[in-house]
Amino acid sequence: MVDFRFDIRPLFPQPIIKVTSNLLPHTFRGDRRQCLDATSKMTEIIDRLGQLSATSQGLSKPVTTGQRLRMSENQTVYLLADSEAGHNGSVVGLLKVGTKDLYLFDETGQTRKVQQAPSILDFYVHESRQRHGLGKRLFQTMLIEEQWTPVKCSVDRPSDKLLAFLGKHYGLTRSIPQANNFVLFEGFFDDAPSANGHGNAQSPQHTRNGMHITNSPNTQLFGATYLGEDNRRRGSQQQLQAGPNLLQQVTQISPQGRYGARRPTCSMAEIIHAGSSKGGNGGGGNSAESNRIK
Ligand SMILES: CC(=O)SCCNC(=O)CCNC(=O)[C@H](O)C(C)(C)COP(=O)(O)OP(=O)(O)OC[C@H]1O[C@@H](n2cnc3c(N)ncnc32)[C@H](O)[C@@H]1OP(=O)(O)O
Repeated sequence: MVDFRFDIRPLFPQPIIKVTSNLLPHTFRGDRRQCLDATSKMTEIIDRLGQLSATSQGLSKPVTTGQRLRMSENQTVYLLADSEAGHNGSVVGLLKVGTKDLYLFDETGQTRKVQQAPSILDFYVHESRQRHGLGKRLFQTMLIEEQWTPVKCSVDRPSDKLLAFLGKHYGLTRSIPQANNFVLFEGFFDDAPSANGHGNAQSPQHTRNGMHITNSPNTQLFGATYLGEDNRRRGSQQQLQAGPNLLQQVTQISPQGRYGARRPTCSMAEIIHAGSSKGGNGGGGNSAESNRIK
């Protein structure tokens, strides 16, 4: 559990709070001085949990920090506390979600441009409390608050533990191979327009989750894709499920180190992926969240 030098309980009138770019708990009410104090404490909490999450995943730097959240337009951090624990209460889990504009492959290997795709960006439950249902509790609260369904979530480079979690609790096991770092599961495109010419491919379709999905004319947009160690941790599963045609579209390059081979620059993808956060680190396979340099 994660303890702090201050009493966390006033920040957690309920076990799970959500925090957006103002760095205040969504339940918080106070004057200017109280807001400044709460913001500074919340930044410390998010930084600590973000760092622990990074360490637990073997990442060289955190995906989640107070500063990053402050700069974001469309990200939310959910925090789970145990107010009974320790002297001042403890924070035991963090889940960061947001929406991303992504180019994604559908089940048939067609590229789709997906705007505002629900995305799971960072998820952590303290080691001492894992496998006790707290992750499920946090995730369920997020689904209700965001009005998302699990199958419509893209997941930014999930760990083995998260893949196991999604399989166990939500039956998400059959992923759709992607050329970027996001993992999607079969069913993601189910209410999208078909990619084979039915429907109007040029006009965005608004799906139940608020996503806009359009058919992209160019399935070769990403060019060759490096499937490195990290992709391989989930890639073996994906490759088993992928049809041969789909696999031919995803060319493997031999790695030189973990991310030795860079993908060819794709200006179109960069334009799309650059614009979804104030800090310029939104978007696609190379989002800030995806820059998990191991
Ligand atoms: C996009 C991203 O954030 S990727 C990074 C995801 N985060 C991490 O890998 C950090 C380390 N792991 C964790 O923090 C947690 O294990 C989480 C957040 C993934 C899940 O939280 P938990 O509280 O453990 O989940 P919860 O108790 O609700 O569900 C348990 C299930 O999660 C999966 N799981 C949790 N821990 C493990 C583990 N060590 N090994 C394998 N599967 C695990 C299993 O399916 C498990 O069910 P089981 O115990 O019957 O096998």
